[in-house]
Amino acid sequence: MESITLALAKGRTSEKSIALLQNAGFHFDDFHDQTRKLVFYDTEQQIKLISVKALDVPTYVENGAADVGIVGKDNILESQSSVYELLDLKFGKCKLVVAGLTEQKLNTKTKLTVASKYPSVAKIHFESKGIPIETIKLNGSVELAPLIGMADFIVDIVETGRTLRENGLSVIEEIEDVSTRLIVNKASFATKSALLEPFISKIKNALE
Ligand SMILES: Nc1ncnc2c1ncn2[C@@H]1O[C@H](COP(=O)(O)OP(=O)(O)OP(=O)(O)O)[C@@H](O)[C@H]1O
Ligand SMILES: O=P(O)(O)OC[C@H]1O[C@H](OP(=O)(O)OP(=O)(O)O)[C@H](O)[C@@H]1O
Repeated sequence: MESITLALAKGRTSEKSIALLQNAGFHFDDFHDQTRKLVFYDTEQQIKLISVKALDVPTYVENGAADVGIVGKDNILESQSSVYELLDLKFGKCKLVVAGLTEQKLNTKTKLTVASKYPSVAKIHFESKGIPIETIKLNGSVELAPLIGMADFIVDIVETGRTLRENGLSVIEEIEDVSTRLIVNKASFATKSALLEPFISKIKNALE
C-alpha cells in the first residue's frame, strides 16, 4: 500500500508535532523524545515518519525523499528550499531577530559582522536593507559572539527574551515571526493528491 513519508524535526517541537498527528488520528505508539529510532509507522501504516535534524527537513521535502515535513519557519527560510508551505501549526512560536549590545545602533559605515545559526537569513535581511555583512556561522550560544567582540550583531531566535536579557543584549530589529509549519513537496502535491489531501485536511481539522 502506498504511504506518505513525513519528515519530522527532532528537538523541542517534536512532542507537540506527534500530539497534533495523534489528534488528527495518526498514532505513533513507539515515539517518545528519548528514543534513538529514526523511522516510525503509525498504527494504520498510512504514514512513514522519519525523524531528522530540523534544518534538514526542508531539504528532504524539496528532494522528494519526504512528501511532507513539519518544521519551524526559521529553518524553512534558512534552507531556501522550494516547497509549498501549507499550514501554520501555531506552536513553536518565537521570533527571528537582529540583536546586539543594548543601545547599539546599526552602523552602516563599516562592514558589519553578524554571527548566527541562520547565516542565509542574516545575509538576505541585511542585503535587503543595502547593508553588506560578513557572516559567522555558529551552532549555538550565539549570544556570546557580541560579548566577546567576535561579531557586531547576531541573528537568532527569541522566545521569552531571557537569554538576551541575561547577556546584556537587546532586540534591534524583528525579522520574522516563527512557528512550526506543514510543508509539502511540489511534485507529491500533484501526484499523490489522493493521499495528501485527506491527510492535510485531517491536520487542518485537528488545529481548529
Ligand atoms: N526558544 C526557542 N529557541 C529555539 N527554537 C525555538 C524556540 N522556541 C521555538 N523554537 C522552534 O523550535 C525549533 C527547534 O528547536 P531546537 O532547539 O530543538 O532545534 P535546533 O536548534 O535546530 O537543534 P539543535 O539545538 O540540535 O541545533 C526551532 O527551529 C524553532 O522553530
Ligand atoms: O528568548 P529565550 O526564551 O531565552 O529563547 C531563545 C534562546 O533559545 C535558543 O537557544 P537554545 O536553547 O536552542 O540553545 P542553543 O544556544 O544551544 O541554540 C535560541 O538560540 C536562544 O538562545
